[in-house]
Amino acid sequence: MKLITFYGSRGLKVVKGENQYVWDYQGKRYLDLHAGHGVAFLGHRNPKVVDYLKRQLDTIITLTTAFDVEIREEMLKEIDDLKPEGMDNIFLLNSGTEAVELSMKVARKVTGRKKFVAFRNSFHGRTMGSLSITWNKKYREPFEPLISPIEFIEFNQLDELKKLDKETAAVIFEPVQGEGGVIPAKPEFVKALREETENKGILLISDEVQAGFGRTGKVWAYQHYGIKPDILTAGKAIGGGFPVSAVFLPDHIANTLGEGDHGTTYGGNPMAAAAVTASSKVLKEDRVPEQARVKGETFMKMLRDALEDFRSVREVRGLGLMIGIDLRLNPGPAIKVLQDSGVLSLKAGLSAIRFLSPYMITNQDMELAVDATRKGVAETEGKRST
Ligand SMILES: Cc1ncc(COP(=O)(O)O)c(C=O)c1O
Repeated sequence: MKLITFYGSRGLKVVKGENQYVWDYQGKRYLDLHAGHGVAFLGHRNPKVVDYLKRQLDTIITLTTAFDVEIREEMLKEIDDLKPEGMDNIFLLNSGTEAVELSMKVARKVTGRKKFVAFRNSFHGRTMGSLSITWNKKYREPFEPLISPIEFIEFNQLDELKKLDKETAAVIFEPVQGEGGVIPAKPEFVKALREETENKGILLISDEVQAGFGRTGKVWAYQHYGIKPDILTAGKAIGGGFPVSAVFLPDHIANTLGEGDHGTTYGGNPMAAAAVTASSKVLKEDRVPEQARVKGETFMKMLRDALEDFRSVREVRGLGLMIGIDLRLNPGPAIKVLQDSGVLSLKAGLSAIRFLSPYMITNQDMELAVDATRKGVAETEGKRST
């Protein structure tokens, strides 16, 4: 039997993960800044997440949301302190793309409009709806026709916002574009986007599947911008490694939805609720967003200082612990050198190395990553590291 993965093999057999590290079968340790596409932001096997999951295994594993169960009540209490402002309703799903799909359905139902606007370099998932609003043609074209109408506009360009019209149900944006190259939104752009959408009765969806849950230095990435979106999608980090995603909605939107508008067999299952409960506790108890902010600043400065003399390095950018090193070269070979040097990372866009570090990264880890990056970039440039 062969496993279909759709991802190129990294040639590494991993036998164990703990906190910010994984080990291969020969016992070699790797600093994991790939973190399962950013899922392991709270570390691999965070003890609180493991404890909650183990206890839940001994209680009940599966139960749809038509029935009540204590762990879901505990989850609602825990996440209440973390909810996006004004969003008192949460719907749980199993993956980021499912959360995006639901946000699109909600936008159509609430506004009665059909059109979606997304941005150049956006990534929102790979099922038919989320794929329709994902920028990269390579992902989209083999599967067309997708849903319509969709319009892509330039990210971070104020002029583009004139294109928003009253046919549009929602604009979906990533406060920090992840997959597309680790590109943070500019504050003046987000403010204008919020104003323009509000004026035209368009919903604003903040897709925080990658940026959300503390990674950028705030619980939610939109909070850097002094605005409030209408809908927020979350995933990856919120389950501490367990597959779970969420859509947050304010009352005035949630109240327009009724029985049968959506559904999911697994969404909100007791294990997922246990994972979100534990992850929320960790986020608060360890002041994770604050750690991500401080460590992200340190890490980014170290990278900028260490890489300033490389002509192939265009920019080191990011927010908190969501960091991209944009190169004038294909980053693939550098990512391989990093891996051989004991640091796992991933690509973003066509030209960036992306670090999605677990929040417990130490200064020593950062030094290791910086040295490995210098080596990777130097070898990719075809010269020796100095
Ligand atoms: C911003 C954003 N939205 C949606 C998704 C899709 O999430 P998933 O792969 O869990 O379906 C991703 C995944 O990388 C993402 O980064």
